[in-house]
Amino acid sequence: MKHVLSIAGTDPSGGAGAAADCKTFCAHGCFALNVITAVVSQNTQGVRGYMDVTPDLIADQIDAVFEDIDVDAVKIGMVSVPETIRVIADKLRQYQPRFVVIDPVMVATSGHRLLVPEAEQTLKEVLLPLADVLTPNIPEAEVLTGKTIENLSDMEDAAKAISAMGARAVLVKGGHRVEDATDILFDGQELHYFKGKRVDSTSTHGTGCSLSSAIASDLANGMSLADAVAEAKQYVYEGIAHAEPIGKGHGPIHHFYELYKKAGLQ
Ligand SMILES: Nc1ncnc2c1ncn2[C@@H]1O[C@H](COP(=O)(O)OP(=O)(O)O)[C@@H](O)[C@H]1O
Ligand SMILES: Cc1ncc(COP(=O)(O)O)c(N)n1
Repeated sequence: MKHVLSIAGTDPSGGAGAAADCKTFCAHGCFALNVITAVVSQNTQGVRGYMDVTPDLIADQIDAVFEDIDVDAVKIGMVSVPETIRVIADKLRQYQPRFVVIDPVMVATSGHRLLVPEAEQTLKEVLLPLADVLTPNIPEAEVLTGKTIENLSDMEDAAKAISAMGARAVLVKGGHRVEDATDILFDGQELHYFKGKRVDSTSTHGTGCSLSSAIASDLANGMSLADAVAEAKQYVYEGIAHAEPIGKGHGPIHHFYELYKKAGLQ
């Protein structure tokens, strides 16, 4: 069994952040490890506040994992402040995990900032070049490139521009489009299109966290990048389509749909 590590913030309502990451790793047959960067009070209705874990304690959590367990892939989510970003980058350089998937979380679906504006430049300069795959949504790709994204051609340009900043591959996600939910991958050489029907649903809390965690799991399990993205997208699609209505706002996706189906529970 492969061991996949999430470095992310929390969600006590179980839909996003570390909870989504660990459920996704388990649903992909991987052992879930997690380091917490920030404790967040949030639910399906929004983020109320958060406290950053100190850089020393983040470093110590990462050491505790890597000194004890072989890590096959790492997924990074909420990193909130420059100090958090720097300590994670130092530890990635020290331990050199085989696959690093970075979801550059900036603003939650509810509109709350999870990355302070002063950290945007640090994320770009310090963390982005360590990504094997970076998975910005459209607003995040706009911040990274400084350009507005209105159509598929703008998404293609953004994927190439962000790749030129140092990420080995870039997946610009189309969940925020008004039409279909097409995602575009630039692997440094070629563009790949992942066409997806948009599900008309409010169960989209944690879709980005789950997608990047599914990619990390699939890479750890030996899939090629393009196959990993295709599987991860299908996983999120099924998760939205089969979600139970939990909470009063944007509910979580269903993580174990395939397992439930096999067990005859759904
Ligand atoms: N309503 C939807 N129907 C189908 N796929 C969706 C929907 N919303 C998001 N997705 C997919 O979920 C993944 C996460 O995308 P997105 O919502 O853009 O990211 P984030 O959660 O970071 O804002 C992408 O693969 C996207 O295409
Ligand atoms: C700790 C944490 N990390 C990430 C997200 C973004 O998730 P989403 O954009 O899908 O709401 C979140 N709400 N909380």
